[in-house]
Amino acid sequence: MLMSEIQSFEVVLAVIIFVAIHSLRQKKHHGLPLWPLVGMLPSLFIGVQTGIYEWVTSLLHRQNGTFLFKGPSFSNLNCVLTSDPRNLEYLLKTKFSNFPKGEYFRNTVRDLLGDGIFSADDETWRRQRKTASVEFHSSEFRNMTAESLIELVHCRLLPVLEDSIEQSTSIDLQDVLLRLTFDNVCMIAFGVDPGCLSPGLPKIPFAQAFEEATEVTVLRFFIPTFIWKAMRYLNVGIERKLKYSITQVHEFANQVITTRKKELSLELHDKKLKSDLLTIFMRLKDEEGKPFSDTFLRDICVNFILAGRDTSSVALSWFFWLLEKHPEVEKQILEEIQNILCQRDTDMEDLADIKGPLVFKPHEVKKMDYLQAALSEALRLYPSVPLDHKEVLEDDVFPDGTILKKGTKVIYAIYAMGRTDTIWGKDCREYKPERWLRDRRFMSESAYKFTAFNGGPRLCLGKDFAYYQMKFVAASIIYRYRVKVDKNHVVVPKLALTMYMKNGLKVTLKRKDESELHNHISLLS
Ligand code: HEM
Repeated sequence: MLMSEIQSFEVVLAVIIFVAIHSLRQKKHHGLPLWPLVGMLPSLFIGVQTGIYEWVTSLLHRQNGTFLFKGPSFSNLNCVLTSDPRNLEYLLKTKFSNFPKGEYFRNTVRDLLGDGIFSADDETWRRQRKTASVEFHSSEFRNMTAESLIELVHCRLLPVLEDSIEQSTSIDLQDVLLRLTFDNVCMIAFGVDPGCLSPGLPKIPFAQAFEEATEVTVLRFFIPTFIWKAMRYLNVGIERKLKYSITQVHEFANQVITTRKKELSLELHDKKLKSDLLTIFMRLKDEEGKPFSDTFLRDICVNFILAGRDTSSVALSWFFWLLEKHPEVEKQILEEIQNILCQRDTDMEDLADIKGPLVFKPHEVKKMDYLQAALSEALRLYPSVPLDHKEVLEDDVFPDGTILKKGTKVIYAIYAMGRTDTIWGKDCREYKPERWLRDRRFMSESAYKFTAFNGGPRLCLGKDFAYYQMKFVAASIIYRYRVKVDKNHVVVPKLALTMYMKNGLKVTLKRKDESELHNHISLLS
């Protein structure tokens, strides 16, 4: 009896050792050990523990830029990962129609995003893109965004920062910036200011519900579909929470839509024209000549808020963190600002500005090439969307020879691309704004090399606005304050679809010596 137990134990042990050796040897062929049932999941767990973005980067470097990840068959994790610019161009532009967002993505996010631009494909996407694109390039939009930014920065951001100085307290700059861009994008989408960035940094139910709804929606991607669908059906666990927060988001949006309809009917007499997205879409008709449904209008606004809510603030947070480590870059930015200010005309308008608070004008913000380079360099190393995805519609082959089966998920690793020496050179991990400048003018890069704003027909619609917003905010802060990251504050990325700093960015601000700045200006003039 004992003998047979020992023999069975030996057989089991031998099988385990054989399977382990076999799985580990798969690393040679597949890049990672491939275990029965769970595939490469154990390696992914280790990757998540040690820092997922760096793990993906080193994996892609070892595999020459493209990698086939095999998860357990019951999971949603099987995918092709790539950071090869040739594949990116093929995926985002050349064969754009064969790489949609796809049904899997849409089904997962539908409860929150409906048929909005962020999740839609084909005609539904094209129609929204076309209309929104006209709006984003109109002068009314530019004026509206410039005015909303002046209001947000000068009446809300700077007082909050001043408050922290008065009270000698440190402040979570990421939180403050997230509040600013949330208010700003709500003004653009809805024409409504939720007031997240106000003294005391209040909790705003709509903003909280929005954040909760997006966080739980993202969790669905990590849970087998049949499980979250069952939870949704039974209204339990995170799905219950999600349902509640989505209801709050939708109620807020519906209320805004109802109010705006009333306002618009009055406006017909007033002849006052609003230029937020909701109003623009309300004035338009669908292909049958009917006004858009309230649900469609709601989806449009919710999607724009999602797209433009925290990408710029997260980019700014990484930028300020990098800036503290590179005082020479801050010095160059200040010099650029001061040079631009020296060119101010001494007409009445500018003279008034000299007496009042200094507000940068749109044409001045446009001239800030070095600042744009410094922001782009931060986005190259810390892209706000570190990984993005597509689905393969029909069997295809990437330019690097990778075979793609219909239905395969493709993940493009934007973070890894910024740290690849074959794309950016041996110094790819260094923060060097100068790589974006030719003759001191900002030069943009190919979207398939610098993919922080996506590329091809789905290039970020808010790119120009985002640069304007980031430059205006950054210049307004840098001109006035020294931003010092608190000692012992740990800065690491959070595992999420957007690259937040996990612990925020705790900083202490110090006012810059005004006389020193003015002396510099008079020396330059
Ligand atoms: C630094 C700031 C920003 C970055 C890095 C960024 C990046 C991106 C990326 C990577 C995408 C593609 C997402 C995908 O398809 O999966 C995207 C799409 C989009 N972005 Fe931005 N974005 C920024 C700011 C903004 C802002 C401020 C707005 C609006 C006010 C905006 C509006 C949009 C829209 C509407 C889309 C969807 C375009 C489409 O699918 O046709 N973005 N953005």
